[in-house]
Amino acid sequence: MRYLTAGETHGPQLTAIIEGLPSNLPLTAEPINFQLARRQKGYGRGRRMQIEKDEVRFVGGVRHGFTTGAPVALVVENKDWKNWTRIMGAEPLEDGDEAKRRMHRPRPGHADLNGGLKYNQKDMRNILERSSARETTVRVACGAVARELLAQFGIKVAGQVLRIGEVEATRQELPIDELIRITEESPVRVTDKEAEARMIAAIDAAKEDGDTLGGIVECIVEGCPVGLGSHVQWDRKLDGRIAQAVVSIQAFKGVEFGIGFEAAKLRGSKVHDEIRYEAGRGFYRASNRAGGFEGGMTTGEPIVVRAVMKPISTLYKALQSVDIDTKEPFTAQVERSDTCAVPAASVILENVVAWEVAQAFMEKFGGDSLEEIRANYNNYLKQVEQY
Ligand SMILES: Cc1cc2nc3c(=O)[nH]c(=O)nc-3n(C[C@H](O)[C@H](O)[C@H](O)COP(=O)(O)O)c2cc1C
Ligand SMILES: C=C(O[C@@H]1CC(C(=O)O)=C[C@@H](OP(=O)(O)O)[C@H]1O)C(=O)O
Repeated sequence: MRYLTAGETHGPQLTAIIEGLPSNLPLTAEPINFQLARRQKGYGRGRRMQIEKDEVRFVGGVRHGFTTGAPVALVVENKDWKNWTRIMGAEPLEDGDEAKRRMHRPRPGHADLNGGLKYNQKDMRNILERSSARETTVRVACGAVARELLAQFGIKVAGQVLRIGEVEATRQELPIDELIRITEESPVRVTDKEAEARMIAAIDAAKEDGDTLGGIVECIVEGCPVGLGSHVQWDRKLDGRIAQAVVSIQAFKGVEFGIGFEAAKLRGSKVHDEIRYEAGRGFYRASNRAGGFEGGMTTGEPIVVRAVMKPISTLYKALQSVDIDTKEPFTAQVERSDTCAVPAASVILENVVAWEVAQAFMEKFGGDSLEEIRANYNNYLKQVEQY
């Protein structure tokens, strides 16, 4: 199973094509729109999120609420497009447009300068348009489709924010449904009310100063069978694939599983999860410090992935940069921007991880219809039970 995305942040729409979904999967716009709305909600976003109301439209592969086995094509329209038709080249420019059109002062921390040099573009808007995290709308939509497949097999995904700037939230071990319910009610997606207030204050203070904030987000996947991914080849290790996908999210700079970087400080006896067996339950772990993986394969314990997002690079109190025309120092060109996108990014993380898990699920149980996959899955569970 794979997908590709296309589209610019100020273009007419974002597009994705998903290849390899089975037939007979119930699929409507509703659960996809639910994930798109969650991505738009987090505290700290700029004016753009007030303009957009993201909704998916299936344009291939779905009939009467079920997949057919054909590629699923989906689009999400940009409501902001109508304000950019001349600048994006769909209509002739008018007086005064030219100055707004060309982007020639690269922002430190964004893709502008590297992309401009690499693609030989003197208008770095051609880079900005595609590097923008607007692209995550359709990545979330693809992840949301993957979640529908996972849900058929009782696999659930949740996410939370653990840090924004200096403010750390207390991490509670909660049943996954409760974690989903509590974080959904929080504008910064935390379970810790006291930290919530301080996070909101920190975002407001950064905004006041023309500055931005990053943070740490976590995703939990519960209900995976043992053995998704494989130890036999580097590119089949599912933790490795998740790491690649996570660091590919705009502004994500690091990833860890389970206790992650903490493991460096501890002795092996405090790191590894002891193996137990109980009749009826089968093999299980006494703890889950590994975050659900050993040997690139799921252990059957929850997958726990944490990731760091750097602060947004477009600062209203701009950093110094160099104008590509004059080669003179300049304070970087200010584009409209978010102050903090960490809560929104926790939703992106969930859906990106869900995609990778679903892809590994399809590789293991792959079939052309949902019924075929279910038969393969049940057969495997029986084999594991009898091991
Ligand atoms: C949800 C989300 C919203 C973002 N919003 C902005 C923004 O408003 N302004 C900005 O400069 N960067 C924003 N970014 C980050 C940039 O897209 C990112 O830093 C840029 O593409 C360069 O990629 P890199 O940081 O991964 O190296 C956002 C990222 C995410 C995930
Ligand atoms: C549009 C989204 O995020 C955008 C990501 C982004 C960036 O540089 O990554 C810059 C901003 O774009 P604009 O300049 O149009 O306001 C964000 O709003 C979105 O998340 O849907």
